[in-house]
Parts: sequence; structure tokens; C-alpha cells
Amino acid sequence: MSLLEQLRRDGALRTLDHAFAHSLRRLDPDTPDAVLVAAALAAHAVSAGHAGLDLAAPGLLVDADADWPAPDAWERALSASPWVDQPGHGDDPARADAPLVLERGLLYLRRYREYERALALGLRRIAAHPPPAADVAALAPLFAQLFPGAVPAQLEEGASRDLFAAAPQASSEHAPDHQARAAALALRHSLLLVTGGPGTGKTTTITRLLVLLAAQAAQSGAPAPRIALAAPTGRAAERMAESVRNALAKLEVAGIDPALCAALPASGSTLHRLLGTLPDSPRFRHDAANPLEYDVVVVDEASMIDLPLMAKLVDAVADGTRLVLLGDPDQLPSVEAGDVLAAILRAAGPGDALDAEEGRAMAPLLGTPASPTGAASTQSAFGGRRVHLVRGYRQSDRLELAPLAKAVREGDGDQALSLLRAGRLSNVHYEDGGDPLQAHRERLLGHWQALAEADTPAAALAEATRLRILTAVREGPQGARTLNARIEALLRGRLDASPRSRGGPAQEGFHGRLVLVTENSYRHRLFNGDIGICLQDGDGHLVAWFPGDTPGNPRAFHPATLPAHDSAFAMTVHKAQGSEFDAVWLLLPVRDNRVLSRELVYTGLTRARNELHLVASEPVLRQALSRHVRRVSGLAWRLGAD
Ligand SMILES: Nc1ncnc2c1ncn2[C@@H]1O[C@H](COP(=O)(O)OP(=O)(O)OP(=O)(O)O)[C@@H](O)[C@H]1O
Repeated sequence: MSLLEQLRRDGALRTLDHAFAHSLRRLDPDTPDAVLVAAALAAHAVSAGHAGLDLAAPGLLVDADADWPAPDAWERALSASPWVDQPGHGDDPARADAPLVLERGLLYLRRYREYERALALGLRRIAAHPPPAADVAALAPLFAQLFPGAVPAQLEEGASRDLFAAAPQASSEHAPDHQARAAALALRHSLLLVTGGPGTGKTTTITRLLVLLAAQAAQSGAPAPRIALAAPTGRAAERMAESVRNALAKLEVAGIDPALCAALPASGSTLHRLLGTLPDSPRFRHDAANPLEYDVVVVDEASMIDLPLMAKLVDAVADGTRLVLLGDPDQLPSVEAGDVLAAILRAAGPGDALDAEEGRAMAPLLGTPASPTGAASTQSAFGGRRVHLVRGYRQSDRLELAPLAKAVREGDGDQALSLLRAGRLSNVHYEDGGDPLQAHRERLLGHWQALAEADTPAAALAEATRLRILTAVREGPQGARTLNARIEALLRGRLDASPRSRGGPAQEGFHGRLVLVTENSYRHRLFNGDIGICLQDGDGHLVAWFPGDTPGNPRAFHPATLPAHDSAFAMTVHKAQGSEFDAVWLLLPVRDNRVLSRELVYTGLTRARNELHLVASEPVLRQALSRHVRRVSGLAWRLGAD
């Protein structure tokens, strides 16, 4: 039996992967089995989050115990195939009639290789158009007001501004203020990456930076900058806008000119909305030929953006527009092909130190770096600059997550378990296995029942973010699907007895059902991951409510017309990315599973705002923390990283 058939028989390939290989064989019956297998796996790779197939590591994709061709021989067979193009240079386009591209040991579907190539070219293009030099001295007073910790005392006392030349030492207690550094670098660079865990002040920093850019425009008599705030999901965009509004309110209290604050937008949008969806098309209204009309585009939750979407975003960013990407690199990468943020960060380098020239230029804002580093260690390969924020600012009295998050991020199972077992982290609760629907039934059902009894759909939607069960997997006894079915059965009994419920067609849901959209529908402006609630109106008709453009104005849909959706009482960590909930019950399966990883656990537990319940057996938690998500991609190389 051929390897292709064996993989199909073992269920290692999707029907689509096999059909792709089969179509190549139909068109050319002499296509060798090794090429057909590679073609099927290259298609499969995309569905597993990779940009292509690593010929040296097919085991990343399938568990099957297969007799894989040796990488050299496999590569030779592919090189000889007319289906496979091998462009001479990473920037060269691939042949339009070749469905596959072989490059540096990776086999891509041509479309994904072209996304990668376009993205690398686009990022380098943006980085190559730095903004005009800012009058740093004129901005210094405002900068010092916005970042009070940034400027060492000697500057405030009127010492020489050319401190770098004199190379005096900044106070040793003066730890680098990474937030200030990020803002200062954004004055000089058009591509900025601001990374950090939850609550490290990414949004706060960007708000202050945007105020600074507004001041810069005002000082030079230019119109206020046109600013877009966006994120991959509606919920993430809303959260970002809310954080920006909060940060602005604090700035106004601190005496920052309200006219500068008014330059910032009050709302954010999804990337799809920003780029302008076209009905029934994967393309967007804004692209290279019709770029976004903004001076600054800020995108939050960048770790969630997959390769095609990032390529389309970057394509639509005009020369001279600043692109600022915010994200937490320790979170799970996008479900679809990518790990784009990780690749960009690798190419950008650690970026935490300023090079000599940068240090000199920024001295009026940042003071003198304690130990200026050479250019080679800090220059990014492609001109994008990164600042990693490390200090957590969020109030920790309600939820003390940081030590646990650190242990999980570092894959330190001993430390994570000792913290969990000691039980001293405030509002972190650990259960070594068990069933939350048994152990916490009244609390959980009480919450969902309250949603159904909320006064308005907007109140129900707001209330819905208070609690969520998060699972690692969709299927199986601890999977989201099974839990939802159990919760629905428990809840229906209670809700049907409620005076607010009048019964209704079961297939369309029920009063109080939380729903999660699982596909993008441009027509509805509903996207994968959006969460709504079904409520009966005064006539007993069920209406599905989803967040609208502003929190008080949810949008109504007939449940029967919704795009594909599931219940959302329990949902997978993947689907919860970009959202936060007051209380999170994170439930790992009882048996180890290859999807379990430290990134998954970290992403799950950092969705909690006030309270975390982690339900996981010790061996499964240890297994999860020992596993790193690995994604195959050539993007870092294209950006000059290796
Ligand atoms: N330099 C600072 N000084 C004091 N408080 C700060 C500072 N930076 C941030 N904060 C506070 O920390 C909290 C979290 O900040 P922010 O929302 O900007 O973090 P974030 O990194 O964007 O978080 P998330 O990733 O969860 O959205 C806010 O309450 C903010 O006011």
C-alpha cells in the first residue's frame, strides 16, 4: 500500500488533503507517491497552524508510525516534480502554474508561500519609511509628564542635555522604563512591536505615545494624526478601546491637555472591519492599491493574527504610516497558519537596549543609558523595533496570578504545582482533577440563570463576561462540546420553569443560551469567536443578541439565520483568546493530549481577571507544561533572522 493510502487509512489526513494529492495524480499519473504525500501534508500543515511542511519533521503533523522518505531523497523527488517551484531568491515570486513551492527544506502550498513573501516584503517596506525626525527637545516636557519615571533627576535639574557624549551614569536605581522607551522609539520608527504579559501596560503606553504624536503634530502645525485602533476579534477590539479610554481619563486627571487626548479614537474595530470586508470574498477593500487612510495603525492581540490576515493588513498599510503591533508572545499562536508574531519578534531581536546613536538621540527623553550597547546587538534584521514590557501594574489584591503565570510560561511544573498546592495565591484555586459541574454546580448554574433574567440584552451580554469554563479540547468528556451539552440539559430544566421563558423551537436554541460564532460571516458582520446570547422577546420569539459598535447597542439576529455556531457556556482556550472573564474555570482533560502545551495553559489562565480555578491532574499538568507549541514558518528567515 502506498504511503498516501496508509496515511489516509490511518485517518492522518483530512479528506481535503487527500483530494488535493489525488487531483495531482489524476492530472499526472506518473507523479511519485513521495510527491503526493508531501502535497497532502503541505495542505494538512496549514490546517495545523504551520505555514508549510518541514520535510525533516513530518511527525509534527501526524502521529502515524510511517516509513517517511529521508529528507534528502524527499527533497530530490520534489525538486524534480513539475508541480513544485523553487524560486531562486526568497523575494522572487513563485511560478503561477506551480501549486507547490520548495524553499529551505519547507514545502508550501504556493498561496501560503506567497503570503509569507508578501508579508516579509511589506514589513521591510514599512520599516524602511521612518517618520520625519521629531523635535525631541520640544516634546521633552510633555514626555516627562507622560512618563514621570523615565527622566533621571539630573535632567530635571537642568543639566546638560548632551549627557550621552559626557557618558555620566544614570542612577543605578534607575531601572530602564520600558514603557517610556517604547514611546520614544515610536517617534523614530514606523514599525514598533510592544510585547508583554497581561497588565504590563501595553495599552497605557500606546495611549501615552498617541498623545505624544498628537502633541508633535500640534507643535509643527500639522493636522491631528489619524489613528486606528484594531484587534483580530470584536471583543479584543472593545477591550482595547476601553483600556485606551481609561488611560485617557487618567491622563486628563493628571493635567494633560484634553485637546491632545481628544485626538485619540474612542472606539476600536476588528481588523476585518478596518480593512473593509467584501461580500463573499477573501479580499478586502483596502489593499496596496487602496491603502488605509491613517497615520498610525495600532493592532492589539497580534499573537492571534494568522499569516493571510497579517499579510493583508501589512499590504494595506501605506508608506509613511506607523504600524504598532501589541501582543503577548507567550500566548498560543493563531489557530490558522502562522505564528507570525513569534517570527517577527525573532527577526526584531531582543530590542531592549538602545544602540549608541539611538541613545544619543533619545537622551533628552530617556536620560543616558547606563551601559550603551553596540549597534550590532540591538539593530533588528529588518528595521522593526521591539520593546518588551516586564513589570506588571494590574492590581494584584484580587488575583495573584503573576508567579503562577511565570512558572507556566517557563514550563516549570515543580514550581507551578508547589504554588498551586500551597494555595496561598490570592483567588487562585486548584483542584487535582474533578468535575466542576458537580463540585460547583450551584454557583455555575446560578450565573447562567442570572443571564437569562437580566433586564436588557446589553446587560445580559455584559454579565456574560463574568464567568466562563475554558477547556483545552473540544471533544471528549472534558471537551467544550460535552460540557455544553451537560450544561444545557441542566439549565433547560431550570429555565423552562422560569416565568421569563415561554418555551420555543428547541433547534433554534433556548432563552438564556450563550452562543459562539464559529465561522466568519462578512454579511452578518459576525466573526469566528464572537459571543452572543439568545433571549425571548415580549412575543416569545427567540432573538440572538451580539455586541454592537457601542456597548449599549447590541445587534439582534434571528437565531435561524446565524452563521455556524455552538453553545458558549464552555469554550476552548483557543476560542477565548482576546477575551477576559472575571472568573475562569480552566479544565484540562484527564488524559494527556498533544494539543496540551504551556502556551495553552498560560493563555487559559491569563483570561482570568479576578478569580481562577484550575482543574487538572498533576501528571497531565506536568505533561502540558513540558510541551512547547512549535510552528513551522519561513517568515523569520525572510526577515533576516537566520
Ligand atoms: N506606568 C504605569 N503606572 C501605573 N499604572 C500603570 C502603568 N502602566 C499601566 N498601568 C496600569 O496597569 C493596568 C493595566 O494596564 P494596560 O491595560 O495598559 O495593560 P495591558 O498590557 O494592555 O494589559 P492587557 O494585555 O491585559 O490588555 C491599568 O490599570 C493601568 O492603569
